[in-house]
Amino acid sequence: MDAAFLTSLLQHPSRHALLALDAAGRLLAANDRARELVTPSLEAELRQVLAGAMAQLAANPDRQVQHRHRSEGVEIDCVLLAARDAEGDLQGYTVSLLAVDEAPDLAESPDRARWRFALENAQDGLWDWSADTGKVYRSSRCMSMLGYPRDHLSDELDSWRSMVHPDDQARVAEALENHIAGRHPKYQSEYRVRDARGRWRWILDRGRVIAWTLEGRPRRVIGTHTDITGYKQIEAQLREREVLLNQAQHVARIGSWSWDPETDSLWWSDELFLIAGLPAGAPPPPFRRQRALFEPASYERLQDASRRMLEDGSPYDMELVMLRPDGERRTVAARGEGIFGADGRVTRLVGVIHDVTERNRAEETSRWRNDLLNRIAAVGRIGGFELLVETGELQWTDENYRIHGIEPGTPLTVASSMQHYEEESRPRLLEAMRRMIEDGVAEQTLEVGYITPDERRLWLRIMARLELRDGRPYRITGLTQDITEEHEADERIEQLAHYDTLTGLPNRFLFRLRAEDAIGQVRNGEPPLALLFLDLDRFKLVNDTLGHAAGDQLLQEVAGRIKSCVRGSDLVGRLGGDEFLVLLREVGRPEDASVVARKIIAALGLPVDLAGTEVQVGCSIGIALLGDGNPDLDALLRAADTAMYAAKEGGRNSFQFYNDSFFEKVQRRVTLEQELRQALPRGELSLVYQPTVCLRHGNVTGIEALLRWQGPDGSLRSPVEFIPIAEDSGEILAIGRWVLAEACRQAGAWHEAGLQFGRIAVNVSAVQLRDPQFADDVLAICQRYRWPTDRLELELTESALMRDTEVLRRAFDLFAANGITLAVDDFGTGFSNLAYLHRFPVRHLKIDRSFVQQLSGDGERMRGLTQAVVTLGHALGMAVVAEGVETEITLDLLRQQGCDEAQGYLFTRPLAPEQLETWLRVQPG
Ligand SMILES: Nc1nc2c(ncn2[C@@H]2O[C@@H]3COP(=O)(O)O[C@H]4[C@@H](O)[C@H](n5cnc6c(=O)[nH]c(N)nc65)O[C@@H]4COP(=O)(O)O[C@H]3[C@H]2O)c(=O)[nH]1
Repeated sequence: MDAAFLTSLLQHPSRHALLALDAAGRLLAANDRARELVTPSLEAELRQVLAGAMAQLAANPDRQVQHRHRSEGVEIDCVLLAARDAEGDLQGYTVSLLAVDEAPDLAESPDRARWRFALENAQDGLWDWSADTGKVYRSSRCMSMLGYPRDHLSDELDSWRSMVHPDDQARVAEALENHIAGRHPKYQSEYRVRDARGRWRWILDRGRVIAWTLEGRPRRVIGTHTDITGYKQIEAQLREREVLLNQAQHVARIGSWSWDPETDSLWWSDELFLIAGLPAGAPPPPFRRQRALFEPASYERLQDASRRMLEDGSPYDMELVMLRPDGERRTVAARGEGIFGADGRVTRLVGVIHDVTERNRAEETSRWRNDLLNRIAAVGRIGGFELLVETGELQWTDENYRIHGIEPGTPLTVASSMQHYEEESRPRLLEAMRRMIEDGVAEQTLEVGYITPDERRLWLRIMARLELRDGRPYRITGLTQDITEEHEADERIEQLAHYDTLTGLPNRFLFRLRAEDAIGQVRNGEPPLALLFLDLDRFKLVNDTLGHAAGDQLLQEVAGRIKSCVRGSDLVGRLGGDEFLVLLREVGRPEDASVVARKIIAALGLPVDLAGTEVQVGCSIGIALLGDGNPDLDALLRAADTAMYAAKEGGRNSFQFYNDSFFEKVQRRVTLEQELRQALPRGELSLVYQPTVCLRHGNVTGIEALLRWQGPDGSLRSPVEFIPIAEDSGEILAIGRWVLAEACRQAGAWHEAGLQFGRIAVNVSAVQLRDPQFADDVLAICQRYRWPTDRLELELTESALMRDTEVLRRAFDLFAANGITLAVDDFGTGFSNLAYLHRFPVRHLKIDRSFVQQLSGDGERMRGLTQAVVTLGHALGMAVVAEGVETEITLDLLRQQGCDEAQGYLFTRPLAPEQLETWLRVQPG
């Protein structure tokens, strides 16, 4: 301070003695009163006192050190203050001294009265503690704010402490101690005090030591009490709201911030610290240091947006990538906007940062999963749908649209979705829906036919499940699967299992099912049913000569023609090979069945063009009617089959109704066929022999071997009966070989025995002739029994010779070369074509027995016939043999007609070998 001012200040009239000391404690100046009061002895005493006080002030320049000094019966109050310059540096000390007896009059001055009034009426209470008295002064407000009377507490220090909340007492004491120890410049504490009504009220207690002793202890402390209960409640509410806001932000992963451009103060919510990966509680990083919080590109965008927002308050909303200090990346949605003041300027910027990392990841996963599901649905051709029962709202997945051939997204209703389902499927679909909605059936699966808008026919499997809400049908969810291929495969399997692959007709299995079904529906013979059993004639020939492909084509053609002859309600099936079945439903009369049979025969009689070759086949049809004798399908089948055989017997291209006698015949035939197979191995076959005699000389010209079969029951069976069976079954080949061998062996034996009999004749079936091996077999047999081939004659029927095949030609060439001759048996019964007589080595014509036996009597016509045969035979250079000559008359007639040889009972019946031997020996010459 300027010395002039100091001097001036010290000249003021004052009852205080005032001293100014420099920093070293040397006296700089003093007023008059000081010069009066401070005697040299007092000065010496005070120096010691002042030294301690100055040391204290040097360390705590803000303090006021007070001391009451007693000297020579006088009490003096000393007050010391530090003097500091503008920079706060210590310049020195000031000391004021006042003799106690000179203390001012305690009578209240107007100023003091005003202060007291202010104190008593202030909102805050005042307390003042003095170390000198050890008492506390409390203004009346200290008590009234708690609802106590003014004198509720004594002026002891501890009396107040007893009202403080026990939990707060230690904290209060600590705060006071910190101040007194000089650690805190002021004492301040918030604590609870019990009020007159027993409630806790919050008090803000603030104070300061205003005077210190020379020893550095507080001499006087003054403070105030402020009732902050209201603030505390608001603060608690605010804190609670802040906690709630923080929790909400945490749950939502939303942090918020606000910035005041005026003060450059930035605030972050706790969640924003969490999102940024920064420790909460620290001050948020200022804008200029936020670069590290974002990826560079994100930061640039945020900068731009923030700049614009600051300029004109325009808000932003963008997705950014934040970088946490540990390197973790977080995707955030950032939004910010400006708040405007009354003057239109931006007064505050606020914003939120929403951490959407998990949400984005979840969305990504969900997108991926959806995409995967869609792809799986597309691969599996599985569509999904949902129907809200209440509103009828229908939703389809894209794949469901695609399956139905409808553009995805096309608006739908139940009615519009129904229109493309097949007629038959629609009611089933509606019924399934009804069952779910009305009857509460939980699940339904059905397969339905569907025609796409572009006319493709699909099979769809629909699986639906009902969902209830509050016990009522709420929603039907389901899958649609395209099972067309599966269905078609099933149909194909069904087709293969039940239909003949070649003709497409039901096979025997399906025919049986349907026929049994039809038979099952017949009541009291109504409707009458007829079964036609149809067998093609000459089919084997076509197959053998033109090949299987042609045979297949023929069967397909036949199937078509049969179907064209019957009604749609009739049932046509293929039994296998060249056999077909027709079940006629509702045949009015048996004749109706014959009408159909005739129609079929006529249709199949028309030529078929098989790859350029015209072929004509016929058929034999057996008909059986459902009735007493044929109660079921099996009986009906057997009967129709039997009748078919009868038709074949009766001549091709005909039909027969089933009757019992024929059945017996067929039965016998079947039995014979089975027994015949065993005849050779069982040695049941034997040969008898019948000679042929020369009409001119009476000598034996040949012996014909005739087959005999004594069955297992001992009965003798006629070759007329069993030879055709052997031919049909193929057994004739083995039997024929045996006959030839046995005949040759026997002939050789007779020859050895010196018997004269010319040739040995053996009957040969047409079936044997077709065997390419036959000619070689004949030669081999002759060789084996050393029988000269030129003494062997083969008897053949006319029909066997009619064919002209390579096999036949080769055989006859071989026979001609080896001198084996042929006889035409039963000549005259055919007369169709005599050209064969030239081609083959025929030596004898045998006139059929039936003609010969009619010669006697008035058989004029027959005589002409036999004469013609004889003439023809001779013209061709052949000898003519008459069969079945039983009488001399006949013999004479034949002789007259020039017949060369004869055979018959007149000479002898066919004889066993030993009998014939005897017979031969008695013959002349
Ligand atoms: N009423 C009458 N009948 C007479 C008279 N003289 C002979 N017969 C019979 O007439 C048949 C003559 O044989 P076929 O015309 O070759 O007719 C034969 C022949 O076609 C066939 N057959 C017989 N044995 C064989 C054989 O080993 N192989 C083949 N493939 N067929 C044979 O069976 C047919 C019948 O043979 P069989 O029953 O033995 O009947 C024989 C014979 O017993 C007569 O004066 N009056």
